[in-house]
Amino acid sequence: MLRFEQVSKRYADGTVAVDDLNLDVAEGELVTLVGPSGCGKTTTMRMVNRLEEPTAGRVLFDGRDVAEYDPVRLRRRIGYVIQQVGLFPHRTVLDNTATVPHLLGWRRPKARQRAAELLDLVGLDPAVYGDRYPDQLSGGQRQRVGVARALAADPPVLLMDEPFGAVDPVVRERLQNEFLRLQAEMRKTVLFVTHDIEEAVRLGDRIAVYGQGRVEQFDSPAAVLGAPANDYVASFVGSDRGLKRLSVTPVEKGDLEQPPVVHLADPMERAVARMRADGARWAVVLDENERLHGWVPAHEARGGEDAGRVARHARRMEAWLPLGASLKKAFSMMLQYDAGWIAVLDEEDRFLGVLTPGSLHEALRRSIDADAQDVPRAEVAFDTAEAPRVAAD
Ligand SMILES: Nc1ncnc2c1ncn2[C@@H]1O[C@H](COP(=O)(O)OP(=O)(O)OP(=O)(O)O)[C@@H](O)[C@H]1O
Repeated sequence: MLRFEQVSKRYADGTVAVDDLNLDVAEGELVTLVGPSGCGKTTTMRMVNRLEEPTAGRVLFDGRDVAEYDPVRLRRRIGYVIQQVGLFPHRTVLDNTATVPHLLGWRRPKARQRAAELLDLVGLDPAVYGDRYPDQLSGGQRQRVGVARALAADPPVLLMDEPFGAVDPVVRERLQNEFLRLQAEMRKTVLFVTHDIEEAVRLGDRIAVYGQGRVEQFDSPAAVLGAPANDYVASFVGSDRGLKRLSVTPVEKGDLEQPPVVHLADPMERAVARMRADGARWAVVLDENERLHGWVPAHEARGGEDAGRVARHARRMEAWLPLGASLKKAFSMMLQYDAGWIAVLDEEDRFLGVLTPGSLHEALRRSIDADAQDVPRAEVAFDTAEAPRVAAD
């Protein structure tokens, strides 16, 4: 959808902001450009909507050189969100959002209706916020209006230049999550500039790590964190990249351990026998609908005729994760619930297995090896530790 071919930009004073850039962004892909201040990210972006012209090479939009487009028309097909949102102070939120539909000649009621839908989409109730003026909004709300406005004409491409840079970290994370949710529905082609590697990793399908005017690595977040292309990238992503990687590595079926599974209605005696046979100190307990109920420890009752049913001994375990959740989420849940394991469920809430600190660590290592060997994670052979036993309660 977007392609940079040997693009360079030298400003009049001789500054080379972008140096022989080659980059392609597929339709529906979100690419983050990340790098230190002054490395050429913004210049890269502004060459797409022709706020800057390259001094060499060309930028293609939908297969055509942007230089061939009328700049005004081009910009209507490319949404642009910047940090200093640039809302018109004397226009209401609704009118600000309707700016581009107006420019496109839509009738006023239609433009305002579209604006109201978009405000809703970005989490601002148009009935509450539509008639306010920008200075009556919080920073986070202004950023939302900026995103709504950029989406108003439903452009296929969005350029976002540090759109969440000016808000505090909590609001920022919320805006990021909302944007990810929106993007999952809209599948726009997005170029997203940030100087924050965490943000780049969370949002990007791929990340372009900029050095001075050049892209040092262009790859998936997991690959950038797991196998930095050179020392520059390694130092930019930081020594805690293993930890950062947790947030981009999903839980897969092959990561899960299979403790014994018993049901609430089972006789406890039989359940204890199962656990003994497996050498396990506890079992997962499911209810009559095969839904997760919790767990039962083996030491609780030695079994025997008078032990009754599992239901009498079972304990609730509320925490669970869907398959595909990040390892980071699994880890933080283990800490939050002070739990030695977390159940993982499929889309229909069926129990699939558990993740323990041991299997989580193993999954992380396997995903790093998988990238290094360029094979799926499930195919990575492990040479050191055996699969750890399910942790004790
Ligand atoms: N109009 C201009 N004239 C001359 N030099 C410029 C101009 N605009 C940008 N530059 C220089 O080009 C280089 C790249 O700037 P650019 O704004 O693209 O970087 P950036 O990575 O977006 O930085 P930041 O994260 O600080 O916004 C910088 O050295 C900057 O000073």
